[in-house]
Formats: sequence, C-alpha cells, structure tokens
Amino acid sequence: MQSDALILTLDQGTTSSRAMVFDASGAVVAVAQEEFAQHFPKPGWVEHDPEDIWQTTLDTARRAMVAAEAETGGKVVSIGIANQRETVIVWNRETGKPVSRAIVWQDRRTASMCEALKAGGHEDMVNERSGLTIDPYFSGTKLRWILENVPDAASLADAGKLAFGTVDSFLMYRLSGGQAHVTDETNASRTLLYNIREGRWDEDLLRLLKVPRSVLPDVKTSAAAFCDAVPEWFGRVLPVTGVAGDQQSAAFGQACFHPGMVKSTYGTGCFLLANCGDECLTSTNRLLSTIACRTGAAPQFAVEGSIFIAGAVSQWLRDSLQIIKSASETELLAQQAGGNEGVYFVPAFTGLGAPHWDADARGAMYGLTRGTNKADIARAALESVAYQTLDLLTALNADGFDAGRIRVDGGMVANSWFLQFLADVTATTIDRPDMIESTARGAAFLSGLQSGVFDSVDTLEKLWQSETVFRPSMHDAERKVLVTGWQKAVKTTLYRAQLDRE
Ligand SMILES: Nc1ncnc2c1ncn2[C@@H]1O[C@H](COP(=O)(O)OP(=O)(O)O)[C@@H](O)[C@H]1O
Ligand SMILES: O=P(O)(O)OC[C@H](O)CO
Repeated sequence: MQSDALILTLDQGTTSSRAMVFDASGAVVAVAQEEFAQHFPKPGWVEHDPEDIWQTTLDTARRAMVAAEAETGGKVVSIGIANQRETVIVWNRETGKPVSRAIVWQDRRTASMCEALKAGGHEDMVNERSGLTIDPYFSGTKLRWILENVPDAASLADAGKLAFGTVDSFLMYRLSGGQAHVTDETNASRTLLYNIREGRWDEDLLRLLKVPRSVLPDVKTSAAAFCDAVPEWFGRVLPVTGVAGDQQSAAFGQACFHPGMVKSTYGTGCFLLANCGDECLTSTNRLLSTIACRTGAAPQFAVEGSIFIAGAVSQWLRDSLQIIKSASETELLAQQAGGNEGVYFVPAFTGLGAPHWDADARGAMYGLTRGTNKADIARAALESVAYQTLDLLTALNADGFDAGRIRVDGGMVANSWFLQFLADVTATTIDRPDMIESTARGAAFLSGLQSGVFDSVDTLEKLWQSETVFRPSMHDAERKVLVTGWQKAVKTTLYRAQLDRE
C-alpha cells in the first residue's frame, strides 16, 4: 500500500455532484459538493443539463483534489466514479455536444412506450435477459425516445456520429478529451439493453428497442483501466480505474462482499441491494436482478428493490410546500408529532417502483383532518420511506432471503428518528456505519484496488465500522396497525392509477 497515495472519487448524484478524496486508510481527506438545477418541463418529466453535470463534476473534483493534496502532502494517483444510474445522455461524437438534455432515471415520459412493449408480450424475454422489468425507469426506452424525438438524432446515428451513455460514460468521454466511449457492467446492467447472464449487449433487446449498436459504449468490469483524464483538467494525466453505478458502488463501499449481505441507501430515492454472489437469481416478487461490482473473474450479482422517492420527500416539503427550511428539521417534527394520527403519505410523485411498478401512480395523502399539522405531515413523509422499505423486504424475504440486518447509508440516514422507525416497522436491525458516504467510498475502493492503493478486498472489509445499531422495539400489535394503514393507502393509490388508465 502506498501511504501518501490518494484517490479522487466523483459521486455524480441526482441532485448534486460531490467529489471526495480518500487516503490509503480509507479515510476522507477532502470533500466538495455542488447542487445543480432540476428541470421538470412537463408533468412526469425530469431532466438535467449535461453541461451542469460536467461543470459541477469538474469544479468539485478540482476543489477537492487541490484541498486534499495541500492538506496531506499526498498525491492523487487515480480516479473512481460512482454515478446516478439509468439517466441517459446522447451526444454528437464529432463535436462532443449533447443533442438534448439528459433524461433522468425518474422521468416517466416513456410510460406508454413501456405499456406497448408489455402488450406485445415482451416482458418475460426482457426480464430473463436484462434482469429488469419493462418500466420507464431504465435507460432503453429513454434512448429510444431521443432517437425518435430529437431532430437529427436518428440521422446522426445512421451516420455513426451519435454516442449514448449513462452519466459515467459521458463524464469519461469528457475527461478523456473525447477519446473514451466506455462504461462499466453495473451501469450497462441498468439500460434494458444488456444481457446480464451473458455479459454483452443483447442483439434482440437492441432490435426490440430499435437501438443501433453503433451508439453504445464498450463495457468493462468495475475495477479496470477505463481511460486517462487529460492534463487540461487536473494539471497531469490521471487514470480512471474504478467505475460503478452509485447503488452497486454503495454496496461495495458498505463491504457487502458476501452472499446474503444487504445494504439500503437513502438518497433521493432508496435502493436496497442483496448480494447474490456469482448466482444470477431471478426474483419471483418483482425485484430486479442486477450486476454487482466484481474484483475477480466471475461476474457478481445482486437482487435490488428500487424506490423512487426517499430523501426527496423532505426536499418536497422544503422546496414545494415550504413547510421546513432544511431536510434535517423533519427529525424534530417527527418527534413532536407524537404518533401517526392516521396520516399516511404515499410519495408516488414519479410513479411507484418495486414491488408495485406502476408508472401512472401519483402521490397522495390520506387521513387528513382539521387537526393535521406540519409535524404530522413531516412524520408521515419519513414513515412512508420506512413502509416502502418494508415492502421491499417483504418481497426479498419471499424470494428466500433472510434480511435480518441491513447496512444503511445516504444523506437521509443522518436522521436517527427515521432509522429507529425503520427498525421498528420492519422488525429488522439497522446498522449505520461510521462513514455514511458509502457510494463514494465504493468507487474509491474499486479505483484503489486497481491502482494498487489497496492490496485486497480483505483489507477493505476491515475498514468498515458500525457507528450506531438501531434495534426493533415496537410491539407487534402496534406495527400491525401501522402497516395495515399503509397497505390501504397504497392500495387506494394503485386503484386510482387504474381508474385514470380506464
Ligand atoms: N436529516 C435528514 N432527514 C431526512 N432527509 C434528509 C436528511 N438529510 C438529508 N436528507 C435527504 O437526503 C437526500 C440527500 O442525500 P444524498 O445521499 O446526498 O442524495 P443523492 O445522492 O440522491 O443526491 C436529500 O433528498 C435530502 O432531502
Ligand atoms: O442519485 P441517487 O443517489 O439518488 O441514485 C439514483 C439511482 O442510481 C437511480 O437508480
């Protein structure tokens, strides 16, 4: 292990870009973060400007690197990337310019395209090969939408001048000065175009979604020589040696290296991953199969439950309702609320993900009375994230797992009230590590293994430390009442979506 070597990680998330520098002991020595604009041009549409993604990534990376090298006297030797997944960027290979805004994973504009694919009887084939379900969440239909709706996109594709990528791929294209068009297998596994069992872009899926092979990046394993960042950005050449979708990266950063280990990340959304080792398990309860990070020759897999709105509920209370000034206020408000008061909040702002998969569902609050106040609403908002996790765990356990303990991370786990309620309502032990930035840490682990800063996975495993353990303490009867109320609220929300479709 090189003692003065540092690793720069780029955690490009849905609401902000964050750069972190790690040292050879796995500790964070510098952080820089910038939020960027979210665009909602039509109901259900969510877009980012790719130039915002690039600029905030570059600015935060430079700031964190300069601070870390000045502070420690060490040198950054490699870069790791963890990114919001599924989000689609398409650019012109000749000019490097995106042809449209990025279509974000939360965007629902392709709901009818997905319905048509399902009606065409393609669901089983898509599920078997990609591990995913047909839903607007994934990249494939978003890419199709751009090819069909953005002027010149199809003709550029015909001329071989169009490139598609998830966010990691776009960042590497820019970092390498336009040399690299590459991604990693965890990101590829979220596109709906990748055969996760055979580890290749799937010709039948490409044909189904009418995606030309020429627009796709090359795929590597997550710890690999991806590309070199040119000196223009950091003053010297720096190799990108670790790349993963942020949720797979978080599982790696949480040292969930063994089959059966489970992590759940609470950022904008919530994503629960259970390690399946080298077995590609198929859920019979509407969870996803996905590629996890590997360090050896054999591909690794996880079963995943994806919830679209988690920490974003607090952002909505802050930015849209304006009843709080910061997300952290929800903790005190929830304590003040005292009880659930029969108030339920189903935050289906962008449809419901696993295990319901209803793109048409929309958010709702139930049980409001004249006495309902902002504390009740804040509590219901936090509760909703715990109930949604319960729905995932119920599906996971029905698939044969025994998730008795979960490692949690992400911005929302600073909220201890939420974690205790999560433990209570799921009757599961919740383990918060000393380092909740697992996403960035996973990318640092991957990059550092490849660049020689870390010598082995065993070394990394020893770096993981628990900070607080939240144990279930709620009586079964109380839990049952609360959960029954939630189930009724979800049922009503799904029924309403069904009525809207009729
Ligand atoms: N104390 C808190 N209580 C509840 N939610 C919080 C708290 N702190 C942060 N959040 C939420 O966590 C999210 C930020 O987490 P982060 O992991 O940075 O997300 P992302 O990577 O998706 O951008 C925001 O949605 C924010 O509202
Ligand atoms: O930006 P995050 O951390 O909420 O993660 C987004 C996920 O990768 C979407 O699948």
